[in-house]
Amino acid sequence: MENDAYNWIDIPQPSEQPDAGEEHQSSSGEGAELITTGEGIEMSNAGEEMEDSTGKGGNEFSDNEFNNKEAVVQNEITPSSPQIHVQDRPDIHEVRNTENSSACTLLPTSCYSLPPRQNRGKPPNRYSPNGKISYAITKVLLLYIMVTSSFFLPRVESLSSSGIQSIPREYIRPQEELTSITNVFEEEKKVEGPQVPTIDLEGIESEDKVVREKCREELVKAAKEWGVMHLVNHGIPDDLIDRVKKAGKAFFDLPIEEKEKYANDQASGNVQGYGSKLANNASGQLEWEDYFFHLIFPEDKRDNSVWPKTPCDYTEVTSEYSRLLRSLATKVLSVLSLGLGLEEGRLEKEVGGLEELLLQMKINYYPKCPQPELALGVEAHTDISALTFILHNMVPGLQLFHEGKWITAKCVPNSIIMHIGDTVEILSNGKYKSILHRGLVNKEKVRISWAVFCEPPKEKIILKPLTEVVTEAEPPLFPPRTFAQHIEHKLFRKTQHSLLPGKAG
Ligand SMILES: O=C(O)CCC(=O)C(=O)O
Ligand SMILES: [Fe+2]
Repeated sequence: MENDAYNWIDIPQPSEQPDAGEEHQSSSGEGAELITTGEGIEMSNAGEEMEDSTGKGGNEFSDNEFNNKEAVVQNEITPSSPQIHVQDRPDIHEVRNTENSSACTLLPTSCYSLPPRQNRGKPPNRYSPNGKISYAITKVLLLYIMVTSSFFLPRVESLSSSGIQSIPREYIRPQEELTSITNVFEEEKKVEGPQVPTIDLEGIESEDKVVREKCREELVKAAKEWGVMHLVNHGIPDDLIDRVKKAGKAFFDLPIEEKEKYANDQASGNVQGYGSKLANNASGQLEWEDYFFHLIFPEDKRDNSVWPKTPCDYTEVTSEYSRLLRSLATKVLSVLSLGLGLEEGRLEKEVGGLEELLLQMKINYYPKCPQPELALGVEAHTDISALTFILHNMVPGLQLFHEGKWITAKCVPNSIIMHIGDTVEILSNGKYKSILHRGLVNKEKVRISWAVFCEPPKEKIILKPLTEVVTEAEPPLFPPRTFAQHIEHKLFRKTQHSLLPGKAG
């Protein structure tokens, strides 16, 4: 899945993007280089020969980047085989980014396209596996792919551990976004200003009506004002949560070659498994994360063959967590129903009930990033789900766009972060908010988060504001759409009205 589908940018991309990399990339003409020979392309590390075969000063590399690439090249390519011939790779094509192609402004004039299997691009993705858009990569990324003898786009983990000091251009955010990306550890310390609410669920089913009502009112208020909250006393045992986190971490601690055995293949429609973020537009923009994605509930809809076999308790603990999370979702949906003046089972039924609501787990793995102020782990988006539940390894990263500002979520011990997703926003006619959010990365610590998206079936249900919440004064804000149509709408919409925030409409 590309679960990318959950993370597409919901913000229209500016039509005229400045070359975000320019300021951060200085030119250098030394060292390894990809050169074109006739119809093919070849890569060489033969120092002087390489100097600048294009005569353009090798400006796809910064000095640092270049030096590091050279180091990689020297490690991997022996002096007796100084050149790698891309002619042997008919699957890689040089493409031209013409000046007229406004969508490609992030890329240099010359770039390389990979075949769909390697694109991990969006589309294709789990919702649109047959998408035809090809995805171009810059020279620096192609160089990396070649020297690591990979046939695929690199995992972010391997880029991170290669020792590069400058990140490839694909990972650099557009200039206008860079101004808002700051040091996440500094951000997390800030105590002034609005904070993501913490909701104590202890009393959610209390016999004592006053206690119960208070708890429920707080949850409803947070869902209306923020659309995101830290849930504490949620009823899922801390030791089970610890085991879920340990199991996910143990999987990501495996060597990349082991994890590749679980690689998804979106071009063939196999969306579950190990993957990396996709480019979701022609700019080739990438994100600083790898992930593992799979359906975890209901049990009869699982594909056990894609579940990690290592560590050996992965399936047991993840299954148990999914069962408990499913009942937590029911409780939350009933409180949200009551908060709209509906019967308590109403939202649960509207999103598919026990049989049809799908719980999809995405373990987000954000490696250390040498230039965290230039990248995002997850770009700004709203979740399409009904609800999303998130665990993390107590490393800050999640930011929420609240009242015009990015607010950094604190790391609250023993909590589960819960988002209201677009599905509930639509059903409630916007009374509950699906908040725009994103993930920062950092230089010092790997961040891991476990997002479970509770989503309705793709085709069976038409999502639209419930008649009870629509009035003359509050007409429907969202047109009727199946979940699949909503996804399509978000993925492909071309509106250009403003930078922030798009939302589900
Ligand atoms: O890593 C996080 O905290 C958030 C991830 C996220 O927003 C997503 O996977 O949709
Ligand atoms: Fe999200």
